[in-house]
Amino acid sequence: MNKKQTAGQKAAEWIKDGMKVGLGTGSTVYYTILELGERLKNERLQIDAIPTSKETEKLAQSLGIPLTTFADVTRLDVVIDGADAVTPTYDLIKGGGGALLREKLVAKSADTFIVVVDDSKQVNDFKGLPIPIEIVPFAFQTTMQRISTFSSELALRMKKPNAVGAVNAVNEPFVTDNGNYVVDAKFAHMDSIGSPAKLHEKLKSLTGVVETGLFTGMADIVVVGCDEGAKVFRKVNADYHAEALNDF
Ligand SMILES: O=C(CO)[C@H](O)[C@H](O)COP(=O)(O)O
Repeated sequence: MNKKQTAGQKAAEWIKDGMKVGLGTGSTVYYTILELGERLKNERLQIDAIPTSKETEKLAQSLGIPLTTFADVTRLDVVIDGADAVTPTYDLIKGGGGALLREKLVAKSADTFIVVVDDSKQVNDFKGLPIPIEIVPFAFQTTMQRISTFSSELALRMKKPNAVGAVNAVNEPFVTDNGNYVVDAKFAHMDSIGSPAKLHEKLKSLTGVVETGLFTGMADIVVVGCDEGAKVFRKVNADYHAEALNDF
């Protein structure tokens, strides 16, 4: 079993009968969703799920996972999602797959937000790492200019050459499920900005910025897949405590 699978499958244990569940996007939570599909086949488990992307919606549908929307649900019992980077204080960078806005909307509606990563995602800090920022396409050049006043490096995310609907990928911006663009921006001078939370606030205050991939103080549980198995870290008040393996 690879480390992503270890973490993804472990987190699926959290889902209990009758729960409203948010399903994240990416190659780690993929294993949570597969496991959930298996459990639905083998157990008397009734759940309703909200996907964070069209990709996850398709996967959930293919596995027979019942879906719902925020028209019918206001809170979610649990949301499980991946991350691109996790600090020792459990701040996250998300949005590698471009689903950051829906992922944040869904995670903010969670009673328990569980993050699943392999141990390669553990970092000391976000210095120099690209932060995905969702921006509106209109006048995106001016929004990028505003971000560039304090970013050390930034790039408009382009479609991957083999992406669905990519005609001339090199010249086509990646478009999110919400019809927006994504900028990946590095901030070499994080120290002068203060903290990821401050950076998020600074970015959010710029006209044209819709959301950032900085998820600070949001994770309730972090499941890390490593060689020894799944390590679970749980937030208790403001601190995170490691739990014994399998004590989940
Ligand atoms: O934020 C995300 C998508 O927008 C993903 O959760 C993040 O990129 C991690 O993906 P993976 O589990 O494939 O490494």
